[in-house]
Amino acid sequence: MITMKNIIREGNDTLRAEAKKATFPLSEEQQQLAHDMMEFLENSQDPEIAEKYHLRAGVGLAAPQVDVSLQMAAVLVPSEDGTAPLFKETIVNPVIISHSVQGAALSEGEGCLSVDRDVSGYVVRHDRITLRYYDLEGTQHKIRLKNYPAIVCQHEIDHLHGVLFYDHIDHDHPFTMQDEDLVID
Ligand SMILES: CC(C)(C)[C@H](NC(=O)Nc1cc(F)cc(F)c1)C(=O)N(CC(=O)NO)CC1CCCC1
Ligand SMILES: [Zn+2]
Repeated sequence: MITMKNIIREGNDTLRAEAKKATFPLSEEQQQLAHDMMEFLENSQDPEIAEKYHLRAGVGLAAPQVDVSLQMAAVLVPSEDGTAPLFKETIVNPVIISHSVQGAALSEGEGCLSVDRDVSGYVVRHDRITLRYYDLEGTQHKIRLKNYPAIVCQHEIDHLHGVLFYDHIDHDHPFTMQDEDLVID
């Protein structure tokens, strides 16, 4: 199983590399990695397992974060009421093919499983995106996401291109946004 010691941190070059596009069919190893990444997110959101293995509650994990430079990320956004997750998917070779002009940022800013420090400031992203990606079988999907699931997917897609959340913060004006941009709680 993946635990925090498998997650690479700032300073590891893999986090800043352009990840390689996957080709289908995925190898057994790549399919196993996808499973392990989603299992990590599920474990991390289970209070008992998270406490036992000292996991940070995660909603997304990209392959480069476990030192595999491949365009694949697991996303697991839980619902507020603990029923079916808002979004659960392993996205392979994801591309944002269109997006809203309107921006959005989480009111508390962002963190990252690979960043062991607080970096404050709004991370302004697209409020709505149309995302094209492939699933583990190689089937192409085209979906529209908004608000928190859209933020998480943009954060994970950034990792596939060597971008970290704080690259988006304007350190001179960390809490300034355009008038029409949304703040998501
Ligand atoms: C960095 C960390 C604080 C661990 C963050 N967790 C998180 O947002 N937890 C969370 C939120 C919920 F709404 C419900 C819940 F069950 C758990 C996270 O996983 N990420 C993913 C990451 O680092 N991927 O590389 C950072 C988020 C910042 C904005 C989007 C993803
Ligand atoms: Zn991250």
